[in-house]
Amino acid sequence: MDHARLAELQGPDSIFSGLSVEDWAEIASRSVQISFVKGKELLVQGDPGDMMLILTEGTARVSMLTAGGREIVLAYAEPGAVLGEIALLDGGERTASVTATSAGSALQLGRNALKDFAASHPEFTWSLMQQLARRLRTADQTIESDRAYASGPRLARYLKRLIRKDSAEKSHRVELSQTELGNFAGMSREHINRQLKSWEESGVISLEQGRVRVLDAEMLEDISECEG
Ligand SMILES: Nc1ncnc2c1ncn2[C@@H]1O[C@@H]2COP(=O)(O)O[C@H]2[C@H]1O
Repeated sequence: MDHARLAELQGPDSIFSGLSVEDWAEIASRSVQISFVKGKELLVQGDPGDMMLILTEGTARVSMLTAGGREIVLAYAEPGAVLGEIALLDGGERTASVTATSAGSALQLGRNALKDFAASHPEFTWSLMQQLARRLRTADQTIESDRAYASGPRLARYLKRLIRKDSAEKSHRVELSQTELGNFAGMSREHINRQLKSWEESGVISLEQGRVRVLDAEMLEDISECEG
């Protein structure tokens, strides 16, 4: 793996941030590299799972199907994401499906390989536990949003979670279409559209092709805090 890609995988929230080039070489030597096309189901909800994936290139969607067949999006994964650690660690079924939203590649690491690597790299084990804690924290926040907040503040909270900073400009962006946002926030596209249009009129956001640009992050924060 080249240095630019390594740097990308080792961003601030990455569980790989403390690893050296040699550590990476060790992970690579213990894993199988896979390539995938857009739309490929990388992990399937309900399947048994004894391996996890480290996304090295491309993006993916983590989602669950309800009993009625509706897709609920839980998260979007970017390079550096670890996927499939839950079934690998607890021996249960995959909790969600992971579908590629672009072509890409991943390292596939089996249970024994992970155990061996974790045993000799305690700082990595610590980072993996931190990632699980972060996911639990986000899941708790989602439960709170869904139970205690009306749809407007709830959408504001989801938007805040999805925001990416645009360093060139002062604004922030969310790279999702209104349909994707609806799947993420559990709201219909029409409902999302009405809400976003009203925020656009008051200058909180602007709507662009396939993305939302947040113009007034403070106002979005205020909206997200309105319980009720
Ligand atoms: N709420 C979530 N946020 C981010 N990733 C998740 C979430 N729920 C499940 N996943 C990932 O999706 C994977 C599906 O397979 P696993 O259950 O083995 O491991 C799961 C996690 O890696």
